[in-house]
Amino acid sequence: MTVSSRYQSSEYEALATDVQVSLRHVSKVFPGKRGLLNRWTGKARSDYLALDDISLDIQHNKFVSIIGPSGCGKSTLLSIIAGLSTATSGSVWMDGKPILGPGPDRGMVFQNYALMPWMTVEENIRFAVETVYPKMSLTRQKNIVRENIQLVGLNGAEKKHPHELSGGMRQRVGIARALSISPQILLMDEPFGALDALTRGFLQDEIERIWEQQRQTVIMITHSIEEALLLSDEIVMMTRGPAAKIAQILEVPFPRPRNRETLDQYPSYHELKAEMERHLSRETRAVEESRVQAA
Ligand SMILES: Nc1ncnc2c1ncn2[C@@H]1O[C@H](COP(=O)(O)OP(=O)(O)OP(=O)(O)O)[C@@H](O)[C@H]1O
Repeated sequence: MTVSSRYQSSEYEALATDVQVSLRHVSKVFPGKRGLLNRWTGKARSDYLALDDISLDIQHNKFVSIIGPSGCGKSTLLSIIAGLSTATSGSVWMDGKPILGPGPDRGMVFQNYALMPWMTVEENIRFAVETVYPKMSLTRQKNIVRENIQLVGLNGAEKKHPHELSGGMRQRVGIARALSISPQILLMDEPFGALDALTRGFLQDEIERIWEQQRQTVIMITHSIEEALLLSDEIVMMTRGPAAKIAQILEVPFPRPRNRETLDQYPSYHELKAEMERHLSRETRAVEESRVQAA
């Protein structure tokens, strides 16, 4: 297969079938610091246009990765979809309804796990279930917690606290917690970024296995080309900031279930990898050059 730049922004409307999440002309400006005090302390800054006119459609049951140079606005984009941040202009939709804030239809997995340190594994997960489904019977809540602990392979660790767990196990709790509220979409912000290479590989395989079982929509930010190619159906490549845009969306055609050992036997694997490497190194080089010029 040839590497496709499937959608350029103006074509989205025409191709939007079975769309679950839809961004239309989304821009995000972080207001600068003005005022006398900021000028005095040398902290004055002008407004920063992080995202510029982003339109994107994400279809049901797709695994979509977002990749781009450091600081381009990936987390900002994800937090707008999560409803944790608002777009300065444009609109964000889920199943035809505008996203106006966070909701249980979207489960979030953070790089730093964001677990309650004083709660055990099962308490952390149950807390999420109780909060989202306060009227659910205790038995049902416990069953959901048990099922999700089983799903992520944490049996035996139920009574442990986060400080007693490895990074990989903590992230399993983060994933189980996000899945326990039965979200329609899983949003993951560099979920494996803090893990060593081996643990990262194990957890990628786990995510692939879980995704095969559940096939729900996932939007994941990653810095890893290999990770994106292993897990994704589509890879959204962003340009550098300020005013970051979507440069290109790559389709990843490999059959599932996927196996990291055999993935590079597909000729298109190397084409896609090279395309992503070229994009990232071009954008990163431009960021570095502009830093040097500004210094
Ligand atoms: N609350 C904020 N106020 C001002 N600027 C912000 C704020 N949050 C993010 N930014 C800026 O917006 C830009 C995009 O940030 P963001 O964290 O979304 O990028 P990213 O692509 O996720 O970065 P990384 O790859 O390093 O995780 C950065 O220049 C960042 O400094």
